[in-house]
Amino acid sequence: MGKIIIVYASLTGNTEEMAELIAEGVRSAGAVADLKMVEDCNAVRLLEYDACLLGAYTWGDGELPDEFADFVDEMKELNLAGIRAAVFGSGDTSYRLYCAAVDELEQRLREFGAVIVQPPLKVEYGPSPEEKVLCREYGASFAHSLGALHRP
Ligand SMILES: Cc1cc2nc3c(=O)[nH]c(=O)nc-3n(C[C@H](O)[C@H](O)[C@H](O)COP(=O)(O)O)c2cc1C
Repeated sequence: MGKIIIVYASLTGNTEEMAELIAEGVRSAGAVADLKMVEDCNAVRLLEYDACLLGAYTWGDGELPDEFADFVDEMKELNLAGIRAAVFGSGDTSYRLYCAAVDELEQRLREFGAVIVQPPLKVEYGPSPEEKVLCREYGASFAHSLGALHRP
């Protein structure tokens, strides 16, 4: 079913919690999930995997966290054509642009040639018990969608 890299930015732990739950879901579906904080990961690592999940909290006025700037610049230089991807993250609905960083990541991935295989997963603050289930299901369905692609 493949090897999936999950790269995320998280300041206060909410997106990190989502990333860990999504990784659990990926593993429950029988795939490999490697979790990396974006500040510790060069985008060239994406090329070692069958698919990627990128996650970010939203900062400023609907902005991508600064920690993602170098990673996005590095992604520009890569050939991501056809790589399977999806995005997730935490935000706060009291801000004008709820989870805008998640949408920006998805847009960037599309620009760089990735194929988005499922809609973004957005959570306000940390995941509630119901949202924890959704996070695990998100990882599992992502892994299953890759498996389906490889079936004859
Ligand atoms: C200065 C500041 C600006 C923020 N701007 C936004 C925003 O524009 N949109 C949004 O949805 N959330 C915004 N947030 C909320 C964070 O994204 C939210 O608290 C999130 O849960 C943090 O995730 P983390 O625990 O992974 O760091 C902002 C938070 C701070 C402190």
